[in-house]
Amino acid sequence: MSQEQGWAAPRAEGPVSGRITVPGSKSISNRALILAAIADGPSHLTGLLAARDTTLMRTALTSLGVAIADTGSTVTVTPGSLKGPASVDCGLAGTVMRFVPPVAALADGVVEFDGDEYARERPMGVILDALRALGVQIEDGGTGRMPYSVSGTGSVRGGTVTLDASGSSQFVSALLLAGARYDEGVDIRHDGKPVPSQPHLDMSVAMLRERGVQVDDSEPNRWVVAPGPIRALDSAIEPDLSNAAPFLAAAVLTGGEVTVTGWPEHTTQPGGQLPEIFTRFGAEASWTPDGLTVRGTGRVTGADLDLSQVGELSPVIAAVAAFADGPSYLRGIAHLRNHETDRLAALENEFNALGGDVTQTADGLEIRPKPLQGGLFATYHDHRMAHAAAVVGLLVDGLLIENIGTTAKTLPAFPELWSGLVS
Ligand SMILES: O=C(O)C1=C[C@@H](OP(=O)(O)O)[C@@H](O)[C@H](O)C1
Ligand SMILES: C=C(OP(=O)(O)O)C(=O)O
Repeated sequence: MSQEQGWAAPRAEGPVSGRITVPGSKSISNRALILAAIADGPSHLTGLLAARDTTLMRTALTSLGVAIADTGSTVTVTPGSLKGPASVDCGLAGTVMRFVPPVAALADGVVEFDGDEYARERPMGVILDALRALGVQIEDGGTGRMPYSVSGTGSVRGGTVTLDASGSSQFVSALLLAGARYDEGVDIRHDGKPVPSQPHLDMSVAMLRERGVQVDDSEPNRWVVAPGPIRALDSAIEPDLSNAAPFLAAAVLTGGEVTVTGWPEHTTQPGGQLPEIFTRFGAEASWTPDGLTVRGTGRVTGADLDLSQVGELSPVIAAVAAFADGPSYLRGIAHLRNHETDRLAALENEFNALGGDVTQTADGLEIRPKPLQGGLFATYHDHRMAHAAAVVGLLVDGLLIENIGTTAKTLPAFPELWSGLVS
């Protein structure tokens, strides 16, 4: 098959071993940009991710009146008075479509939001209704989806709001990040099934506290942000540990040894749980001053895992599970149906098209390993589907990845980094 039909995933000829440096975390980068944009002075950010999601965030904030400048590897964000009219392209970035509207509400003027075709499928109603309850005027044609517009008056009343964030932690993070700048702050109460992705909530709270914002999250399902300034802060962005997952998975599956440099000692990133997760599949993990090393032991065991807190790791974990010596059960991830694509359906389809045996359950996946054959692995504009496909390609002849370019969402260098490690 030709390149247009797919990117030929490199096959591992033996144990995959090496050292890899992954760029900055998408989630920390986009939070740092938002917080710097509404801070009380300029912030200097180093290690900021340069990828589609962060470019979209930078463009969105710039269009609202924030100055963002690159000097070498430092990005300086200088807040300005936020103004519409503006139009924001969210692409397929959850962090842009959910985190920017609460900031746009602080602008004076109308801000319109749209994005990729599939972005219109991603739920927005919860955050739009929450903003309405806090005093913001929003038009969405009654759809609870994109496109929508936020008509700001230069300030937001804020106060108490009850929402159901079981579909995405981003609904809570969005209000947390801007809430200090609302007149009454914000008191967010969750009412519904459990909120997923606690590490991402912890990340939002920690980054606010680092900037002097008072956040009380001592009561379950409630977050209270006191009104006040957000202090400007110079900070270094951690490497993206979720994007490290496929590289570490290569060691797990091939009996190799991969080191990810600069692995933070403490982190709120969900990827911080990868050492424990890969250990559950039979691998070994160790920390050195250089970073985290994962070593495959030659044996990959099936695992029963609740991934509700670390949902974004699921596609790569599913790919590892597909080569285990027994079935795996990935639970607690119904909300992945609202990610870049319906990830449960996408993983079921693509593994089964290669001869696999994967079944969706109400809240996850059952994966019964079977020999897989080559073919075209569709990626549904989902960077993590492409990562999963690359992991499969290590052990399957003739695996072609459709639209490898979709990895540019968070890691544009993925094809080169992957080829460099595997070949
Ligand atoms: O706040 C964030 O940066 C994110 C939160 C999570 O969203 P969900 O809670 O919707 O899974 C995660 O999956 C996404 O990749 C990034
Ligand atoms: C769910 C993800 O992204 P987003 O920030 O677009 O929600 C992800 O990166 O796995």
